Amino acid sequence: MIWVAQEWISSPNRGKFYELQLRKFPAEYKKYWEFVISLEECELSKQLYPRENDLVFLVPERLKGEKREMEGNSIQASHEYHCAYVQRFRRTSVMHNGKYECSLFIQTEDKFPVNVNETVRCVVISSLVTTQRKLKAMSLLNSRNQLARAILNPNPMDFCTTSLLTTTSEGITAYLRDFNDDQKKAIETAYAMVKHSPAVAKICLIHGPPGTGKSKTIVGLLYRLLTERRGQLDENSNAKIKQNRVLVCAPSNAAVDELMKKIILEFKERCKDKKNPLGNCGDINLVRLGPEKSINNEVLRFSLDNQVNHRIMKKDLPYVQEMHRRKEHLDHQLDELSRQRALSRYGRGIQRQELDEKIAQVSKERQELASKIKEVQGRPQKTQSNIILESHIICCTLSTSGGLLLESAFRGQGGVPFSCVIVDEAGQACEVETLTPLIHRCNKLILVGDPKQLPPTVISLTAQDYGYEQSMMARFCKLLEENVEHLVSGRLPVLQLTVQYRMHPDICLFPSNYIYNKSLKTNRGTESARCSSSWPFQPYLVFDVGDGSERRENDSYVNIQEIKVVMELIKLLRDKGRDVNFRNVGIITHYKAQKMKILKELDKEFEGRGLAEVDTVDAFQGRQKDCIIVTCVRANAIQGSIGFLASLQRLNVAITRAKYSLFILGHLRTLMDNQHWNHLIQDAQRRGAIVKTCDKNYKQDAMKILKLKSVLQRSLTYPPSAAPEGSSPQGGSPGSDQNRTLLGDSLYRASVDAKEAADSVAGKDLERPPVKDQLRDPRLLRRMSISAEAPGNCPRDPEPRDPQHSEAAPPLGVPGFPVSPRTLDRALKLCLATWSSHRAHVPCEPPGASIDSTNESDQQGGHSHQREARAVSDRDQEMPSPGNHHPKRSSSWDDGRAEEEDSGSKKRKL
Ligand SMILES: Nc1ncnc2c1ncn2[C@@H]1O[C@H](COP(=O)(O)OP(=O)(O)OP(=O)(O)O)[C@@H](O)[C@H]1O
Repeated sequence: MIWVAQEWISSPNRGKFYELQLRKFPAEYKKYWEFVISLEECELSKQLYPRENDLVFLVPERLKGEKREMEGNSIQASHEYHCAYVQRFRRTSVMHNGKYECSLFIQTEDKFPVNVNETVRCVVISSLVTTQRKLKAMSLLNSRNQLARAILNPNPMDFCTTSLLTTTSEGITAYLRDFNDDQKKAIETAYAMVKHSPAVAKICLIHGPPGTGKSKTIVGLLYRLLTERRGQLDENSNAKIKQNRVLVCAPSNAAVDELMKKIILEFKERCKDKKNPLGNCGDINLVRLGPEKSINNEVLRFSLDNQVNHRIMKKDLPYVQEMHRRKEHLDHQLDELSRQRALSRYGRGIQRQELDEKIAQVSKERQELASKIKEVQGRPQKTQSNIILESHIICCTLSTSGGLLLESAFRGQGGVPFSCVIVDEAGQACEVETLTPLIHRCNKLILVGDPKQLPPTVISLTAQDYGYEQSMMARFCKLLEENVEHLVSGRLPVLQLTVQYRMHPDICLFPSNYIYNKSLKTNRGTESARCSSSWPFQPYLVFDVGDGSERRENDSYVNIQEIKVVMELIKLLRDKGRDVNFRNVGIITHYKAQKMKILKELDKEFEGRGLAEVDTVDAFQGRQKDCIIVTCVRANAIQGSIGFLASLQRLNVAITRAKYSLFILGHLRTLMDNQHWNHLIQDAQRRGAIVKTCDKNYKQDAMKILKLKSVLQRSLTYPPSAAPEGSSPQGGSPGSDQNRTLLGDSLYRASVDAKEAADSVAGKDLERPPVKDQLRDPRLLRRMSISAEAPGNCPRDPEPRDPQHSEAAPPLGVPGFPVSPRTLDRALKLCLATWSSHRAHVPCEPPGASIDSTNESDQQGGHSHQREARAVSDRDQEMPSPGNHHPKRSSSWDDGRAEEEDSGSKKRKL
C-alpha cells in the first residue's frame, strides 16, 4: 500500500465527490459492493466519474461533514473512511426513477458499515492502473528478466564500461564528428553493449548534468543502432527484425515527446532519399504509444491511434463514409418520428403504437450501425499490432510500456522484442516504474539521466522513508560511488557527459564546483556565444532582498518585496533587451501563491501580452530559457525551515536553466541557514555577485543587471578615483581565458555603443553620482573595495553563518586595499585590450537581442593600449592581495580549468 500512497495526491484534479446509492448487499461477497449512479451524472462528469481501477474513499452519509478528507497535503484515512477500489464500472440501460442507471462495483478493504439504500460519498483519489503495472513488473521481474539479479544485487560487472569499444565504419566516424568525446564514448559503449554478446544481461548508465546533450546522445545511439538495419533491410525486407527494435521510455509524457521531437528531426534529416523514405520517419518507422490527449501536437502524427486511423481510413474509407451517411439519415428519421409522436400524444392510440414501433425499429438499426462504425474505426487490435511490429523505435511512458498493448502485439512472436530499452530522465523515475518496460524480457537496459537533478515526485513521507523517492539510476550510482575503491579499474562504470552547451560559464561555475565536483565544463563555442556583447545583461547576480518577508497564503507563501524586484527586472529586460523575447524569460518560484501573484502583476503590466513564463522548479526541469529569475520567497524573522528550497536537487535545477542570465532573489539570512544555499551565497559573495537591495532602492539596484557599458567608456575619458585589484574575482590571471570570461564578458566585454551606454546608465542620472556609485557591477565594487554600506545601499550584510566552512569568505563590505585612479584606468584599458583581442576570433550568436556590438573607437582604443595593459597586468598581480580574492589560494571552489589557464596566461605574458 505504500506504493499507492504517493499517488493519492498526485492527481489533485480528480479529487471530486460523488454521491452514490448503495443498491444491494451482496451476501456472497462481503467485500464487494454495488453502487448505482445515474446516467445523467455519468454523462455530465465523463472525465471524472469513478472508473475501473480507480482508488476511492467511501464515506457513509451519516458521517458526511464530520471530518475533512483533505488535511494539508495528505489525506487522512481513518476508520470512518474506507479505502476502496473500483472493480468494475458497468453501464446498464435500466430505467430507474425516470433515469438510466450505471452500476459501479467497488471492492472495499474490509467490512464497510453502511446500510442498504444509504447514500455514500465517494472521493476519487487516483487511478490504480499505473500501480497495477508496477506491481506486475515487480512480480514478473524474477521470472521474466535476466537483469533481475543485477537490479536487486548489482555488482560493477553488471554495468558496461568503456572497454567495450567497437570498430567504426567511415560513415559512422563521420556521423560522430558532431558529438564531443564523452558523447562518442557513451554512444560507442552502449552500442557495443547492445550488439556484442546479446545474451549477456547488462546495464549502461549515462550520467549527464544539465545541458550536456543527454538527448543528443540518445538520438546518436539510436541512429548508430538503426543505421545497420538498412543494410539488413535491403537484403531481407522483413521489418520485424527484433534486434533492430528499440523501446524508448521516459517517466512523463512531456519527456517522451521532447525526446521524440529530436529523434524525428535527426532521422528525417538523415534520410537517404527524402523523396522516397523507407519509413514514416525518414528511413525508420516510429510509433508513439499512449492516449492522444496526452501527446504533444508536434508528434501526434506518430501516435498509434493516428497511424491506425490512417491505415483503416485508407482501406475502408468508402465503406465508413457510406455508413456515416446512413446513420445521419436514420438520425433525421428518428427526429421526425419523435416529433410526430409528440404531436400524436392526444391522437388515436393505434397511431401512437405504430409510431412507437417504428421508433424502436429505427433506433435498433441506428444502434447496430453505430456499433459497426465503432468496430471499424475503433482500434482494431490487428492493425495496432502490425504497426507496433513494424516499428523500429517505440516511444512511450514507462507506465504505458507495461500495458496490454505491447504485450499482445509481441505475443506469439518468439524471442525478445527489443534489442535494448532506453530510459531517458531515468533520475526522475521511481525504481518500480523503471522495472515496467523490463516485463518484455529485454536484457539490455540503458539509463540516461542525472540523479543530481529532481528525483521522482513523492509526497507521502512514509513512502519517502521507504526509499520510494530514489530512482534506480540514483541507487546504482550511489552504490558504485561507495564502492569505487574496490573496482578493479578504479573507475566508475558510469559514462559521464561533462561538457555543457547551455549556460554562460559564470552561471555554470557554482553548479560545476559544488554539485558536479568541478567536472562540468562549458563548451568553447557556447562560452563565446553566451558572452556575446549583444546580450546587454549581466550573467549572474544574487539579489539580497533584505526587507522581504514571507507571508502564508493557504498552503503556500508569498513575498511581496521579491515580486516588486521581479517586476522591475522584467521591465528592464523589456526596455533594455530590445528584442528579448519574453517566451525566453522564465520566472521560477517554489510557491504557487507567489506564482499566481506574479502572473497577476505581469498581466497588469503587459495587459496579457508578452508574459514571461512563471512556474515551479519541477515544471522547468529539462527546459532552458535565455534568462531565468528565481524568486525564493522564504524570509523568516525567526529562522526555521525553508521547505522545498532545502533540496540540493531542486536548487540544482533552478540554477541551471538559464543560458545567458540568472538572477536569484532571496532573503539571504534565511537561506543561509541551509548548507547548500549557504555555499551558493558564499560563492556569490566571493565573486562579488551579490546585490543588496531594499524597498527604498530596489529600482536602482535592479539596474545592476545591465552590463557596464558606460563605465567602460567613462573610464577612458574620466579617470576614476580608484582602481581594481589585479586578481580576478574567481581566479586565473588577467588575460587567461577564464578571466576573460569573468572580467571581459561579464563586466567589460559589453557593447560600447556610446548612445546605448549613456542611455543605460548615465543618461538616467542627471546629477552624476561619484564614480564609485557609477560602477554598479558588484564585482567591480568588490575589487575596488567599495563598502556595500555606501549611501543608498541597504544596511545588512549576509554573513556566512556556518562555522564549519573554514574557507568562508568574510562578510560583504570587508575593506579592501586602496587603488589609485591611474591604476584603475590602466586596468580598465587592460580589460578592454584583452576583450578586443579576444573578440577578434569570437563568433557571436545573438540570443534574440540584437544590439550593435562593434564600436570602432573602442576596439582601436583597446588595441592601442594593449602593451601598456600587459604591463599593468603584471604589476597588478604583484599588488598585495586582500587574501581571499584569489580562489586558487583561498577557495575550494576553483574552476577546474584555473590551473591550466593560469599557465596559459603566463605563456601569453612571456
Ligand atoms: N556535441 C554537441 N555539439 C553541439 N551542440 C550540442 C552537442 N551536444 C548537445 N548540444 C546542444 O546542447 C543543447 C542541450 O542538449 P540536450 O537537450 O541534448 O541536453 P540534455 O542533457 O538532454 O539537457 P537537459 O539538461 O535539459 O536534460 C542542445 O541545444 C543541443 O543541440
